[in-house]
Amino acid sequence: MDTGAADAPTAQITSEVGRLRTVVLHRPGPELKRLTPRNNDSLLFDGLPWVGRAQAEHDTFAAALGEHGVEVLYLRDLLVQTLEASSAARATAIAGVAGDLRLGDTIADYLSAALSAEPPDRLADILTGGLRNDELEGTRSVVTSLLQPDDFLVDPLPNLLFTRDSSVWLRDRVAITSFAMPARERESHLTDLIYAHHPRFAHSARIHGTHREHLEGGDVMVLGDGVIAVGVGERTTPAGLERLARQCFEHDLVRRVLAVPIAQERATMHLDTVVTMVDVDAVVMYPPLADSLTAYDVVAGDGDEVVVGAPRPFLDAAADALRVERIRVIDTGLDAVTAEREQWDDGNNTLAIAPRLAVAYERNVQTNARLEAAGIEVVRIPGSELGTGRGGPRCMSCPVLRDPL
Ligand SMILES: NC(=O)NCCC[C@H](N)C(=O)O
Repeated sequence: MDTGAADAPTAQITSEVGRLRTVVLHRPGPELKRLTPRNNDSLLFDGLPWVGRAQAEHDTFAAALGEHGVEVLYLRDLLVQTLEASSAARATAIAGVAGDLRLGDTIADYLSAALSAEPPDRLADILTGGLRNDELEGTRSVVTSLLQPDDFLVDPLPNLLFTRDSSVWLRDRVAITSFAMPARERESHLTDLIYAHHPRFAHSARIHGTHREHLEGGDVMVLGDGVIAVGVGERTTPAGLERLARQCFEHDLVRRVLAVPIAQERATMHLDTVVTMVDVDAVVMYPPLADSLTAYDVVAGDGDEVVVGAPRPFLDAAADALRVERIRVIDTGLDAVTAEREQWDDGNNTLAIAPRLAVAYERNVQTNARLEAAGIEVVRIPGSELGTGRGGPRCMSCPVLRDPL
């Protein structure tokens, strides 16, 4: 019997705010326990989260999405299922970590054999949580003798939590991203595997890839109606943007890309740290940028040429591209200090569940009050521990399926 379900898309993203149906999250796990005062900076955390509390906060986030009818897929489950389903995926995953040039031949060979003998869930633990020198059993080498006991042979991935950055769906295609920060590079090797081999996604068309120019998902915003905005700053390079634009035009995914330069600073690492959409024509935005953020129109030229226009105010360019009179701006706090504090604590980083319905960290009291005053329903979640990684609800989610507007 044909129920029609076979025709329902598994993946389709054409806006930031269409009703959210399916999302990929990562419940933080043992990889967070790897953070120490000595490595937290290089692993891109501003503190050492209390892991149990971070998990509880994340469970609240997932439950809030579930209560609003959103299907939550967990990245770790997808990874384990991928490793179960495909020996090619297992081989690629193992080769990826055993091929690290820091290991030397002896450990590379040993690790390759040892990981091949691990069941999928244990292999997933090592791929995400890493492996320390003093945890390696059964062999020693010149390299392991000279490394410190707490040096990693396989690096942990504490930022996996921020699923936004390691892949991006544009219509029914997934872009596998290419991280600028070495600490995050392997995250998109995992999304690459999942989207190549997981039975649910195996036939998905893709663009970009881990070998391409740097592009991180937090910089990509699907404004709507065939228009995306792409931040260019600390993480996404001009070349990454150009490559993405070319692929989008080639596959008819969008008709216009707004290139948005952002300061190359930690506080503004991605475009979604300063602006996110909360309605079809409304954004929550860091006030100092409302007047100063600019955008360059990037459109398709002849052949595979990509053409760039002159810069103009971002809000004007976005309104024009979306064919609305103006974009409504809700800002982060009344005074400059509150705005700066709430921007740092991801007040601008909301996740829309539907037009005028968004998830936000509860701690950004003023921003949330301003959102509500502007008619946006706010689903508040705790984020005191999650926020130590400097990411909010948008960063912690990769939408796979949204209803069209
Ligand atoms: N889209 C985002 O802004 N993601 C947050 C990423 C935080 C992470 N600690 C990082 O520095 O990459």
